[in-house]
Amino acid sequence: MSGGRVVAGKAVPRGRFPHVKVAGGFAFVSGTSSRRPDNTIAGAEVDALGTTALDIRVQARAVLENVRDILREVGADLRDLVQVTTYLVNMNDFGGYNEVYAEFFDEAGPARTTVAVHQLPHPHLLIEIQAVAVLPSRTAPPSGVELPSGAELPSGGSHE
Ligand SMILES: O=C(O)C/C=C/C(=O)C(=O)O
Repeated sequence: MSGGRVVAGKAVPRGRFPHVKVAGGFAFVSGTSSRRPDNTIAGAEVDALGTTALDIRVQARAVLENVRDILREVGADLRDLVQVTTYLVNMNDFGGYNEVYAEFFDEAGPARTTVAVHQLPHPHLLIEIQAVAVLPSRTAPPSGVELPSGAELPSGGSHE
């Protein structure tokens, strides 16, 4: 597994870049939002009058689930994350975001940085996350078993 991957079934990147890039034993996940494959945004509801309701908790949960799905495509999972950078458009959302984050991680989780930015690439987005994971090491074959040349072992570890 190497190089960049655009993951089927996830919101198509709105530029010439992959969802995830594998290099040097790491998976680098591009900035990910709560955008769905149909380009609607989880945690953004617009009513008939055009009134917009944005929900940081719904968005944060959907972003982390999207990051998880992208990692699974390269044989990793949220538990393999070592670094997370979160971009919020409003630090008043820090509490709601932090609450949802704690559903996924504790102090044994990835190093994290959270910053506020002026804008994200859609006016309804409140949060975007970019992350780095270490790819799980491949399991060694049982002693005495030789693999045919070029054969690859599956990634080790079970996945949620
Ligand atoms: O794809 C999205 O919905 C949000 C993220 C976009 C980027 O980080 C980008 O276009 O570079």
